[in-house]
Amino acid sequence: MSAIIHIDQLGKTYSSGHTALSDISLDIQEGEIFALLGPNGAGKTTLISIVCGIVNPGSGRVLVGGHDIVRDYRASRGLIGLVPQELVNDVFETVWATVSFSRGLFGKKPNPAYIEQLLKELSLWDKRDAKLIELSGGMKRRVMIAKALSHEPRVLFLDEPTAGVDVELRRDMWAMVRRLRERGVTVILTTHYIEEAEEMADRIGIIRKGELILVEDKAVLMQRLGRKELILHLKEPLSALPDSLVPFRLERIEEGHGLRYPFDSQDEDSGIPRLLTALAAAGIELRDLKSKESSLEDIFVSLLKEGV
Ligand SMILES: Nc1ncnc2c1ncn2[C@@H]1O[C@H](COP(=O)(O)OP(=O)(O)OP(=O)(O)O)[C@@H](O)[C@H]1O
Repeated sequence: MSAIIHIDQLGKTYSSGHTALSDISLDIQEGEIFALLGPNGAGKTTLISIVCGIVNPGSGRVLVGGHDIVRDYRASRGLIGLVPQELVNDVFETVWATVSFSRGLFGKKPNPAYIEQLLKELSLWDKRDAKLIELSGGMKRRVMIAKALSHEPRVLFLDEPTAGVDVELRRDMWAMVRRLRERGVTVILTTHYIEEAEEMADRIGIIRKGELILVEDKAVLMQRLGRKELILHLKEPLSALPDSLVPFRLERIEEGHGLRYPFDSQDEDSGIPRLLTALAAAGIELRDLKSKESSLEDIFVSLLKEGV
């Protein structure tokens, strides 16, 4: 894999004096799905907008497919499809015309077979002759995606792709992103839904107050920072822990009706068999037990709190 997007010491201060990005350096590899996470106002849209040539960079340099986004704007922009947060559309045009026109804007020859395939994949084929004004919000969003893909870009930016969409569209969107990946398209998405990053991303970047505080493989991140815990529900509530159980770092929960046992998911010796033996020896009977793994959301929240 090689870097399709190269961001080097990028900074941006708006004319208001607000610094939205400082010293961002990041390489996005061709074919990966990269999720950019961060709270409101962190700078995600600013970053995407600079790479797509909508906002001028302040300092630093960005290359897309080796083309400088400022000096070589047309070449770099031609490689990119952007699905923005806001729905901006020519509402009296039909779906077919909107998507075909968008392809033409990038100087690509008409390719009705490709547009047909695109509309079918996005469940828009039946609506191809409908005017955009006649479509539901979710369908309009599908049209935005079709437009962004109309010129067969190598990189697709999805800015909050599933904000406010229903479950079905969210699933369709995820399926589409996977298909794009199979075709070698690089996908960069911003999201507030951590579940979405957890489900789809290969790599995660966390941005906070304009700084990229962490970039990591999702699997590594979840393994490195993930914690597991065992929740034990007791037949009889426990008013205090017997001395024999003190070494296990158990926490009484639910007013003594349960116990929480944290353990390191990477440690081969979880201590669970010893704990169960000790509980039995102390005469404590269990109603049930379940183990819980920390989600990307737990990790994200704790990272932002710590301010890594
Ligand atoms: N045109 C502008 N002029 C001045 N400040 C701006 C402008 N656009 C964005 N900002 C500010 O820059 C900061 C970053 O905004 P940006 O939209 O990039 O954040 P974001 O991470 O995409 O947030 P959200 O998750 O809410 O979409 C915010 O404080 C915002 O108010």
